[in-house]
Amino acid sequence: MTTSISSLVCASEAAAMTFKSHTLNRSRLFHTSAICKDYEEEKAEMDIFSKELTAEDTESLSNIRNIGISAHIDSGKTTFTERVLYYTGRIKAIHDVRGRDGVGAKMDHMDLEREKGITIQSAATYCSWDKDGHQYNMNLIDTPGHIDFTIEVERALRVLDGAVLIVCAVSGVQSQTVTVDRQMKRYNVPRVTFINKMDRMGADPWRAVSQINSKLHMAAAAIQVPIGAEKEFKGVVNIIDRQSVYFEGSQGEKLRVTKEIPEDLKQIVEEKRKILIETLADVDDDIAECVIDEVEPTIEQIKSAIRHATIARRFTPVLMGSALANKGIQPVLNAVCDYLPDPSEVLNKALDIEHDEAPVTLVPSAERPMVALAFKLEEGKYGQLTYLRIYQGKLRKGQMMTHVKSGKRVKVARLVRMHSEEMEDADEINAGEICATFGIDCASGDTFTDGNVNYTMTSMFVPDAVVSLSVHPASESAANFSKAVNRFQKEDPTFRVHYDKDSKETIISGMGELHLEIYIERMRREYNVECKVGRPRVAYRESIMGSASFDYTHKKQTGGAGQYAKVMGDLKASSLADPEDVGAKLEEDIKFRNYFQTKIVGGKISEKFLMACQKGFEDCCEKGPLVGSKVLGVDMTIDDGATHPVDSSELAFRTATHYAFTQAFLQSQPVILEPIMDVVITAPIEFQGAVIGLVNKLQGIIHDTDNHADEFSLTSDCSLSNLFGFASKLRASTQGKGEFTMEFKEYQPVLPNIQKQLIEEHEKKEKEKQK
Ligand SMILES: Nc1nc2c(ncn2[C@@H]2O[C@H](COP(=O)(O)OP(=O)(O)OP(=O)(O)O)[C@@H](O)[C@H]2O)c(=O)[nH]1
Repeated sequence: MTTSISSLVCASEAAAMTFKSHTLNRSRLFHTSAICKDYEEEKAEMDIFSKELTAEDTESLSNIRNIGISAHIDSGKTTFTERVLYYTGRIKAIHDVRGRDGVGAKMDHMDLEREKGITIQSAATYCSWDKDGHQYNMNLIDTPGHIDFTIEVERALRVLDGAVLIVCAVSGVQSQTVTVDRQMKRYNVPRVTFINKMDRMGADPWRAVSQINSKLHMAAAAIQVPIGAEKEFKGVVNIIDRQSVYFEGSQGEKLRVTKEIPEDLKQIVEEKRKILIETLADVDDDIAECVIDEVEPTIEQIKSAIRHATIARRFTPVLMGSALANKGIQPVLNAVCDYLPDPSEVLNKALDIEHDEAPVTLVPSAERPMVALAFKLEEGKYGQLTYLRIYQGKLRKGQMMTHVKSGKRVKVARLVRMHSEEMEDADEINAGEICATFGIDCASGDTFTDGNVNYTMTSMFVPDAVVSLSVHPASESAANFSKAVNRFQKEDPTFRVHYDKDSKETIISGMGELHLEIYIERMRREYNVECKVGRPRVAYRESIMGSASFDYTHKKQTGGAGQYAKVMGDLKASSLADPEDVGAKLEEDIKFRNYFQTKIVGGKISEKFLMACQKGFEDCCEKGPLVGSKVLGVDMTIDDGATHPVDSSELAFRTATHYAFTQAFLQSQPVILEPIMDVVITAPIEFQGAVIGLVNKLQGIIHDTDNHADEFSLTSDCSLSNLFGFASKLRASTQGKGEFTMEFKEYQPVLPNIQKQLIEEHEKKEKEKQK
């Protein structure tokens, strides 16, 4: 059940918006330019640095796989990981998520996770896999599927070299699958795909494969064919070498491999083999030549083509099985070794602070100066645990390293490899690996070096918060409350806390109601803080649809020095701006950015005062004139004005710009924008009418309905404000059997009557404050 915690109401990945709604900073610009790069360019750079790697480096790196496991909620990531740990010998027994034994899966170690049966924080674990006598070391990150915890997924993807994408055989590609796919593309993460739950009624792996092709726009082909279906699901036929694999023994640990293919599958294996080769021919020249020459490619050729195309992110091989039934996991581990890259096959960059933040390539050589990224913090039994990915050089126990942001030197007192909440001490960790250390004061996303270079890794992508709540901790727990929020903010940049001076309230904001609820619950459990919480509030935005010019003089003469500033120009919706004029990089982003330009001739306003004007503009963008929300998509140009030799000051220009902006804004068809969510609901087919009725009542717009054997899914757009309390409404309409996910889609203007109401409420509050 997806929404196991009271009301999962709103959420947002807000991926697109981060580029749009923030003013771009340098690191983000750098970051965006590093994404979705053509693999050929990367390859050329990697070929250069590979010459620097010693034979020892290459040997040790070729055995490392840093792998994430990503999927839509409840697709079975935790169940899958539990099997991986079992087969790699890290755990002695399999415990299921919400299992009857009351132990819970290994990776879901927070109490809250075990109770709710969902993964909240990702846990890193280290294991070894023996493939054909060759030992591979894997760092596995179990990433949460709930959209509310997207930052965890983003962080995990940032430090991983490859991923296993899990897709449910019954539900196929779901809304979150699309989200994680987008994230993988953003971070250039190659993936193998595993179609799970083949034991469930209505399992259809071919539909899932075709959806990966059509919905994710990623060339995909099965490399296995299932033997039996649903309860009769027994194993798979490997398409490449035409061998059958059965998973036997009480935990599927005994693999029986035979050349015999069940008679009824022979034809389908050949058909699917043809499809695999044709799909590869589109992405690999070798295979294309074989197809043209009408010769059958060899097993080695096929495997090599899959490896190259997967690493180049042009293809994903698809495997299938059932994690719960202990079938099909070992071949996925083999595929991870065969088809996903080792750290030397992935390009990673940093910015060189000494050289004007020029991008530099990190070489995963033990000989290079050490550079590491702290990608996750966790409060453990022994203090703060910091997860690090070492990008180059090596990190030794007892070594000093530099925290680049503060310049402080810190000692690595203890170095461990993590296995969920347990750990294994290590003396030395090499480039390409993931480890953890204790007692280091930093935030996630910070860079560490050995002091020989001054590099910083790219900033991690932090989505904008879409929902906020006021919290009132009981007075006796105020000290614990600040301890808790300090830690949560360090761990999770999408969780923000601020004190609203006007309302005298502490406001927490984040990616969804569930996200905030989890933190309220953690405060109670881990810090003994009881909080009274207010109603969730939507993060509205303000914008304009038209334009207006301004001519504003700010003049005050109250004895002593006066104040004088005159600004003239115009304000218009950014979508009306000329892309060249504002130097927009991406045309579609224009309407979401704020631009400030000056076109003053003859020095009528000095540079210093123009800077003050810009500050006035930025103040207004932070707190819009309508309801005090952030402003989006406004272009302000100051092209004339006047200065007084004595009375002009920076404050006067800042104030003048503020008033000029407000006046012009109100004359330019101002609108309040609200977040529109992409909502996907899945429920048993008998509740279809009730669910459609519910969505209509919330004024949602239904885009698509998809009927499967016994359940249906419905995709709709709905305003976030109408979605508060949706989880309980859905539960009531579907006898608790419906599930839903939602993610931020776009901002749209609210209806005029709502806008009027919001403005009136805001004015009322403002008046009360002044009393
Ligand atoms: N029938 C069947 N059920 C499965 C299979 N794998 C997992 N499940 C069940 O699906 C549910 C969700 O599994 P999890 O492993 O918690 O999924 P998850 O993707 O980690 O979930 P989140 O952490 O909440 O995103 C559990 O009830 C599992 O028992 C499978 O292969 N077949």
